[in-house]
Amino acid sequence: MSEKIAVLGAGSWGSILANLLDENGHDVALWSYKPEQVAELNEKHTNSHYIQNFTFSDTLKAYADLKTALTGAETVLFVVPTKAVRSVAGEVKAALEALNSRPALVHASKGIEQNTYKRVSEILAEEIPSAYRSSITVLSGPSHAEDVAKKDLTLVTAASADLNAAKHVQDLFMNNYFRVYTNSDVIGVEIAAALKNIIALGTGALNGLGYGDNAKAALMTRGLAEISRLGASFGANPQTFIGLAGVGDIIVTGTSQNSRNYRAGDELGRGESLDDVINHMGMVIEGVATTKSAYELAQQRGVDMPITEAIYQVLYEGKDIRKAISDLMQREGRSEF
Ligand SMILES: NC(=O)C1=CN([C@@H]2O[C@H](COP(=O)(O)OP(=O)(O)OC[C@H]3O[C@@H](n4cnc5c(N)ncnc54)[C@H](OP(=O)(O)O)[C@@H]3O)[C@@H](O)[C@H]2O)C=CC1
Ligand SMILES: O=C(CO)COP(=O)(O)O
Repeated sequence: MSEKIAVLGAGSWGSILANLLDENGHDVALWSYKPEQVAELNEKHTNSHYIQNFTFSDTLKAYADLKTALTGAETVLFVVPTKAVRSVAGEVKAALEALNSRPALVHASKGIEQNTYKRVSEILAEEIPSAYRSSITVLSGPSHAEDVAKKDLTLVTAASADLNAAKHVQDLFMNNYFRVYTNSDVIGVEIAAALKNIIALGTGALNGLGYGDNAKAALMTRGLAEISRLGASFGANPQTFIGLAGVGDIIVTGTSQNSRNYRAGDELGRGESLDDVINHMGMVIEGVATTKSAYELAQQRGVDMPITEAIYQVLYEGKDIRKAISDLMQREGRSEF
């Protein structure tokens, strides 16, 4: 079944997901707030700053006007950085009110809002009341845009409190290289998705410092353990953390040069300053803001998250990375579980 879908955010992930949906036969409107990027997408079928050496489908249409992109949309997919979700959602609500439409919402962003500690689905629910939308679903899992662009095999999960909505998202996205599971644990999927970026900063830093595979495997495993503890404090399903959104995404983000978070960590490990790394990445490094949110959440909730705390101290308090690693290694010995 083909439908009209608006994709909001034309960075690497938004533009590649829009292209996938177009190739799946849907009528896709890709919205960017930058008119020059819209012109490049429509005229050259490229998005060169965000995804290199890729030609987009010539039936994919980009728009700089949000209301035009939303007109007739049955599904609206948000793929802007977490820090932009609230403001974009506010504009979407106003447009949907004017259009008198009530689409299903999906998001693929991975973060926790600074200061409010809200997950992305919570921000959407707050900003777009149920009069202007039906369900909310999160699409998440190990999925670098660069691999999806090559039609490499990719498996993700669609989580919603409404199983029919999750199944609908599964139907929209599934094809012979992109396989979608359903999940009812929105809390677990969103927490796992956001916090794996902290761990990728850490494994990247280990790489930059010259540490090997044992160290990275240890950080990913113990990192997932503390993410699961925070998830449990919110009532997440423990199984989610051994699924695609949990261990799956930790593996892909924590080991790949395609990951902006891993690359940022790598550069920090090689001695670059955080400001320089952010300035030259030119794309969102979600883990930097999420480290602060997760650290503060752990403090508030009394959840032991030593790795997150160490990365917070490095990013926000100027602690030397080698000292942070040494302090973690010298914590009192304990039982694994
Ligand atoms: N890249 C990937 O492989 C994956 C990314 N994700 C997640 O998807 C989300 C988006 O990531 P990604 O596409 O990679 O990020 P990018 O940095 O590549 O793109 C984000 C896009 O959103 C734009 N943007 C920023 N602020 C606003 C705003 N206020 N209003 C409208 N547009 C805005 C950016 O513009 P500008 O550059 O000018 O700021 C850019 O075009 C993140 O949460 C990320 O974690 C999830 C899975 C895979
Ligand atoms: O979430 C991702 C892959 O699943 C993308 O990670 P980065 O944002 O680190 O590139």
